[in-house]
Amino acid sequence: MRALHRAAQLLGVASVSGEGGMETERCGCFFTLATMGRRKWETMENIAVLGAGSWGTALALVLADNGHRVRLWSHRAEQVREINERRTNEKYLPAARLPESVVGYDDLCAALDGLSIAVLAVPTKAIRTVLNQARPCLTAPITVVAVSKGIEPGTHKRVSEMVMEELGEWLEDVVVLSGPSHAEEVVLRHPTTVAVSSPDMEAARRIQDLFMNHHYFRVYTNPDLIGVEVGGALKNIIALAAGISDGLGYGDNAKAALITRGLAEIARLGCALGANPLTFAGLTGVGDLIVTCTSVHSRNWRAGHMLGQGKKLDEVLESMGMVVEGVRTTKAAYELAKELGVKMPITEALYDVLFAGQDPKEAVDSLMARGKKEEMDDLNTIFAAQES
Ligand SMILES: NC(=O)C1=CN([C@@H]2O[C@H](COP(=O)(O)OP(=O)(O)OC[C@H]3O[C@@H](n4cnc5c(N)ncnc54)[C@H](OP(=O)(O)O)[C@@H]3O)[C@@H](O)[C@H]2O)C=CC1
Ligand SMILES: O=C(CO)COP(=O)(O)O
Repeated sequence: MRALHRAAQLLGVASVSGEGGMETERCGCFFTLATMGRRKWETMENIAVLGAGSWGTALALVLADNGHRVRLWSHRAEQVREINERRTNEKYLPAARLPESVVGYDDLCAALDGLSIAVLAVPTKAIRTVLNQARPCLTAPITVVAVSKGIEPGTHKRVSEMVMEELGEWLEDVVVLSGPSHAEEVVLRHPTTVAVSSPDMEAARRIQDLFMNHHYFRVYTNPDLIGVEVGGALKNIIALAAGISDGLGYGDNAKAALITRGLAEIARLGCALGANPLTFAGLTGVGDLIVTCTSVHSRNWRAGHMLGQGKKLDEVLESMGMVVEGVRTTKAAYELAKELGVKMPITEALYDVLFAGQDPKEAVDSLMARGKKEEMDDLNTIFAAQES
């Protein structure tokens, strides 16, 4: 049966009936072209977006603007009613007005039925749960566009690795989309740039075509999957620290120091994991670090700001009502750095604040009190390791 569905996919037929007869419904207005073993997508695709939070909703709009039909899945029936009846998502993205081509679904299997592409836009900690629920719905392997930014504590897995583990043979391709991109600005169609990466760069280029919008959403490719994912995940740690610094009343000097030295430690860990150092100078490195450390849209910055003002972590997370990925990623990066023997002083200081009750002001004092250092030591070590 799976082989039949795969064959149907290659021929561009959306679904195949259980009795071996083919339903004639096609998943777009142009026929899919069958290529030698690889499906070429239609000009207009049906795409599932799993997770109707800020980012899932904003990306659904980009896809709709590009002429695609989107099934926006939420596990909350009342939110799906709001999407379909009022064309809004007030809690997560109040500025969004959703076109008819974005349809809300509260049934995951119905949202995935007959589709070959799903954008996975739930918080990192929900990825395994959602993919576990999705797997039995699949009748053919699927391409997953992973847009969450985080690293899993304990396993230290990146998002693409979790997707591969959970979907196994049901995964056609995994493509990561990351970069400086606050949903609140994307929905206003303000110019935004992101990068896509994948173990299969041909798949990344297909996803680049799907999302590229020449008016406001520019998508680059970058073959360095590890660097793209590590940069996107770890910038949230530094954004929390930048928020704390602002909350303590420190100024632009302190923030510039956090961004620059934060980038150095992100690059150190990333390179120890096999990333290309140059990726950290790009959109998913310094680009995302700048936007997240300096924007009031950032949930990580906002959470840090409240911590710097003296609020407790539980109270901060409770009041946010949206995901603050940097908290779990701090734990994961702290563990990974210890395991790999990589120095990450800002991450360690933040870990102490978040998980060991350290006073934020004292954490800053300890960072400043460290011994002398040569600024470019990190880069020299990284480049020396690359050459050897
Ligand atoms: N917002 C942004 O600008 C950007 C976000 N990202 C990344 O995208 C990912 C998602 O973020 P974002 O959309 O902002 O997060 P939000 O907090 O805005 O929304 C998360 C959504 O996921 C849902 N969700 C949470 N847990 C589950 C679960 N177990 N099963 C099903 N649905 C669940 C939430 O539902 P509920 O209402 O029940 O909580 C909510 O709809 C994060 O990794 C983030 O770092 C990346 C780039 C930009
Ligand atoms: O990743 C983001 C922007 O690129 C969103 O950051 P926050 O999760 O901190 O809002």
